[in-house]
Parts: sequence; structure tokens; C-alpha cells
Amino acid sequence: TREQCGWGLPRSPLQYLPLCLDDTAGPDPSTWAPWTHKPACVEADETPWCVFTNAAMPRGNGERRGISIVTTPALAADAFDLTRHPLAAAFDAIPPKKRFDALPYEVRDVPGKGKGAVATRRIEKGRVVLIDHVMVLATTEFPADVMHEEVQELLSRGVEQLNESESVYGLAKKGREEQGLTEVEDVLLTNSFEIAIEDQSYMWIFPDLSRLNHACKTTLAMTVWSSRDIEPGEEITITYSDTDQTYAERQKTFAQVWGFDCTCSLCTAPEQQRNASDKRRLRIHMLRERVLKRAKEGDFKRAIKATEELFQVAEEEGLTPHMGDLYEIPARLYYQVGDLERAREYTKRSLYQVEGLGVPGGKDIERVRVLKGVLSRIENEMENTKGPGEGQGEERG
Ligand SMILES: C[S@@+](CC[C@H](N)C(=O)[O-])C[C@H]1O[C@@H](n2cnc3c(N)ncnc32)[C@H](O)[C@@H]1O
Repeated sequence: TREQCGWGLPRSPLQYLPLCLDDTAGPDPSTWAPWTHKPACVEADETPWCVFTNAAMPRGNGERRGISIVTTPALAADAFDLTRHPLAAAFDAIPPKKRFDALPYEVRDVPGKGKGAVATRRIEKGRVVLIDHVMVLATTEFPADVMHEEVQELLSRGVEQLNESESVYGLAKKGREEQGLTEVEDVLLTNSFEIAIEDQSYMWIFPDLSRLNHACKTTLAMTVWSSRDIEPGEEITITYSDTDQTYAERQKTFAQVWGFDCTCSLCTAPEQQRNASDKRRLRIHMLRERVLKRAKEGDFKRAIKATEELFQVAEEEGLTPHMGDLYEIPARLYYQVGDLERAREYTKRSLYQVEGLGVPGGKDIERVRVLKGVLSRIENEMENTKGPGEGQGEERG
């Protein structure tokens, strides 16, 4: 009916569409919790798709930029339950000595890249550069019976219902209206990170993170921390691509997915240098697979050999910070062959990476707990086996 479905937003760039308000939510705003706006939905075969907004969601530093999520009611109540994943927790998880009181960079024009984040002070390795929270989170895969216009309306409502919709609309755009893209689609496509939730792909908009340009040799998380010292005046960058990708593969991804030509120092390096980098990246890819294969086969000694080469090539390519996930492998392998010293070293590295990137509410808290348990077990064993030649060489089951 018109009462249920006749709502449109006067500020929307589109003509209003008859999105249905979620009739499971009553007229009393207190029944919409944790949402500050009554969910608006489009009907599809299996489930409605709706926009859920909490315009007052605090983010830990006192700001309330809010959050909008375009998803199904089931996922909104479960995977995206704001009461279980408070945005402020990301701030609380970082020890104060790792953060800065004020942002250590400013957003400026950067030649060849639009705007970018440029350091305004020295940022030592291992400091938290920024902690951002997602403001718009929207599925990229709607069922075939949902019309393009309906998708646009869900997305633009999502942005416009936020207190600070300019933080999203003010981000970089490519001006792709002539390609049939609406403003909201252009902004989302230019700035979002694609992350899957329960096998469904989502665009995530982190407005502060969105100002960081791509470079091929740094690291990415919702919490951005410095993987090396950064001097004042240096641009702070993150990687948009898979680090195993070669020059040609990266260019293809950037052109197809993001629509830009990369001008980072590696992509614009002389061909010889680029080829040497490609060779190392292909070797890294091959070695990753070899390590896993050998470990699976129980051939720990050869798995360790491949791991050592992997870390060496990653170091040469400047990709050590990206190897964080992999430190657990040598930790386990060295433990298996009884080299507790090295097992401890790699468990510590792994812990440092996981803690550095920790997003509370996610799996990382669990990984930190497990890794701390593993570390204390290794240290206890080291205590108990003190003495000459202890623990080395004997294999574990
Ligand atoms: C997420 S935004 C990054 C911030 C953006 N430069 C701005 O002005 O807000 C992504 C866009 O920045 C530009 N960009 C990012 N990294 C680049 C790079 N390495 N080379 C050239 N352009 C880049 C591209 O236009 C890309 O579509």
C-alpha cells in the first residue's frame, strides 16, 4: 500500500521508488533497535533486501558518523548485529602508546593520484596510523528480480540517512554518469573494499581509509599500522592488490576493478626492475604452495627449507609485512622438529602481526588467545628442557 511502500527521499538523485518499510518493525522507533531509521526494503524471491541505518553509532573517538548496511534482515540481525560488534571496540583494542593523539597525516593533493594521505610527523614502524570504521556496507550481489533502480534507492538511502553523508559523497569519484552509473555507485565503486560475509560479497566504505592510495609494498587492515618508519612528507599508502600479482596482473585488476592506471613507484619503475619484481612475486607464490604441500605430506624439513626461502624472497621484495599470516606455519614446523627457539621466535612474530592488525569481535581475538597459549606452552617446554642440546632434532607427533 502507499502507506507502507510510498516513501521516497526528496534529496535522492533518483525518482523515488516504492520501497516497502519493513512491516515486521512497528511504528514505534524503539522497536527498530539497534537501527535509528525504520528499515526500508525491496522484495525478492527468497528474502527482502533492506537498508539498515544507525545514524548515531559511536566509533570510539567520540565521533558519531553512523553506519548503514544493505543486506537481508537475517544477516542484519546476526552477522551485522551492532550490539555484538561495537565499532568503538576497534579503538579500545589498541594500546594507547601505539596510537597518536591527533592524526599523523593530512589529506592533500598527490600528483597523478588525486588526493592522498601525507605524513605530517615521523611515524615509527609498528604505530597505528589510523583506525577507521565502516560507514556503508552493501552487498554487491542482489537476486535477479531486484531492479537496478531499487538497488540505487537502497544505496542512496543508506548514505543519506547518515549524519555525515558528506564523508561518503565527498570521497573520490570518477564522474561515470555517462556510463550509466549513479553518483552513489560511482563513489562506492571508487572507494570500497570488497570483503565477503557468509559467502556473499560486500562493498565496505571506510571513509578515512579511502584516502589512502595504492602502493605495491605496504599493508592493509581496518586498522592501518605502519610496517616501516615513515618520514614527514612521505605519502602513506596501502595495497589494493594481492601481493602475489605481477605487474601486468595488477594493471589489469586496477583498470577493471578500480578504473585507474597505477603511478606508484614500482608500477612506474624501469622495465628491468619490474621484471625482477615479477620474478620474485611468482617465486613467492610458488613457495607458499610448496610450503603447504610439504607440510601436508609431513615432510617438515623440506617445508622449513621452502619457508626460509619464502621469507628471504619476501624480504628482498619488501613484502615481509604481508607474510604475517604465514608466520604460524614455520612456528608449527619448527615445533614439530623440536626447534623450540625458532618456534618461539615465529610464534612471537605471528602474535605481533595478529595483535597489530587486531579487530575485536572478529576471529583475531581468538587467534591472539590461541597464540598466547602456544607461546606459553613453548616457553614452559623450553624451561623444562634446559640443558645442552635440548629439544633439537627430535620430531614431535
Ligand atoms: C580509494 S581512492 C584513493 C584516494 C583518492 N586518490 C582520492 O582522491 O580520494 C582510489 C582512487 O585513487 C586513485 N589512485 C589510488 N592509488 C593510485 C595509484 N597508485 N596510482 C594512480 N592513481 C591512484 C585512483 O583514481 C583510484 O580510483
